Amino acid sequence: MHFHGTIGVNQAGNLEIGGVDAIELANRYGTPLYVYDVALIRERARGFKREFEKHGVKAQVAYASKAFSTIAMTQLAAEEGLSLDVVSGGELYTARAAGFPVEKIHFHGNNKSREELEMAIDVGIGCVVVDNFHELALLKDICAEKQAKASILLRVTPGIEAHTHDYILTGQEDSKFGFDLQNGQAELALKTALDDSHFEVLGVHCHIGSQIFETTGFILAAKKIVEKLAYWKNSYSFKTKVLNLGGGFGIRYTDEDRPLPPSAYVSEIITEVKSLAASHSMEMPEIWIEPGRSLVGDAGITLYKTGSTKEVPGVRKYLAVDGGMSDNIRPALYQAKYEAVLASRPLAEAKETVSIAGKCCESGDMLIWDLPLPDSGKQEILAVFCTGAYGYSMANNYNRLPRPAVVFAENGEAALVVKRETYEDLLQHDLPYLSSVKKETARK
Ligand SMILES: Cc1ncc(COP(=O)(O)O)c(C=O)c1O
Ligand SMILES: N[C@@H](CCCC[NH3+])C(=O)O
Repeated sequence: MHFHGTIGVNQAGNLEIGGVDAIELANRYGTPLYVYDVALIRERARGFKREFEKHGVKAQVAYASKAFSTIAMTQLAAEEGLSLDVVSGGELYTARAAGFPVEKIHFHGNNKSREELEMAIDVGIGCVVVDNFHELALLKDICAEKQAKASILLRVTPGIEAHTHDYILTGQEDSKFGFDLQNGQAELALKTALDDSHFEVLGVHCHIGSQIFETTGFILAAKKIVEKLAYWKNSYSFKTKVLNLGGGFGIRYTDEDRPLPPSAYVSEIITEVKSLAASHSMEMPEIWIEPGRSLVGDAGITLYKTGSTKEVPGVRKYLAVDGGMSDNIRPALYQAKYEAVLASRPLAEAKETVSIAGKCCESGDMLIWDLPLPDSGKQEILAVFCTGAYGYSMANNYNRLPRPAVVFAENGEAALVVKRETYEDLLQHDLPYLSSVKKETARK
């Protein structure tokens, strides 16, 4: 068990986060409830930025907003001087609604629509990370029509197999993302873009995967890319301004996870790129990174209320909570593991082992298998740790469960930043099919 950031136990013996009692939060805002430790998000953001400053390297730390995209989070990212990675019109719209400086937004995605690209160009986006030839042609078309020029990065796949879950690998050759670096696609994309006055090619991007604990993959990717950049410098006089090495820095969900401190990833990357650039007589490019999970993952917890139990004699005890795969699909999707405590006695000795079940109509809707807990009473508040990344952002309305509320906690104050959905909200986009007369008939 590990308490991240400001998480601790208060004088009443209850779990607290951001200086606020977790049970009080559950009572005030209901459950399931996402709570973020704002100080920890700030600490992570500053840690990344400091590392670049320490090494005297020009950089952009872009928060990968897919991890948790809301107005409040985007505002926090802006306040901390981060840039922003968005992957859809929806995330871009959210960033705009939050007043995020548009020149610091980078637009990602393997299938951006014409409308999304038009929106990006219309608002004057900082850069578009072009993923494939189809997009290159589409963007050219849009720029020609609007007499605009787009700053772009080319996303390349360096052919790196990072050690992580298959579904969150992205830098390998057989991937839906990016231009292949080895087979000539990346070079052709570069030539095409350089030959076109509608583009300013800022540099290249790669992202090798997510929840990665070693630096080997990043270093290998940097090596392959810089070698190619050196070749492109000689062949096409292309001087890269930017080398974006994506996100993917792992965090500690359970004792099994052994991440490096976030700044250590950055420090090793910088050292490697500096030495590669020097050995290829290249100017040191700006280094951009795109952390998502490592900025917000361990800063988030989810509070649930416990409900029914079921004993399977000799096998296990199920303890169900009032949420599940609808608010956190990661265990079902990636067999992701989490730790949890009872908020009323987080340090109490474990007396039993229970498996935490969600309330959705799926056997696979399990949040935690074999969790040691003290004897739990009725309607306890269970706090699941490290749910800050890809939890709320992947939440859904399966079984018509309304999505939870989200609270930011900092310096003893709590602020509601996303309202809990209501049943009414669920019906907001439903339209009747049968007229009332037909409905009457249907009922008979
Ligand atoms: C292109 C890109 N950048 C950044 C990220 C953020 O990754 P992470 O949350 O692991 O830092 C992702 C997600 O894996 C991604 O696909
Ligand atoms: N959504 C994933 C990671 C994929 C990140 C996006 N490229 C997770 O929950 O771990």
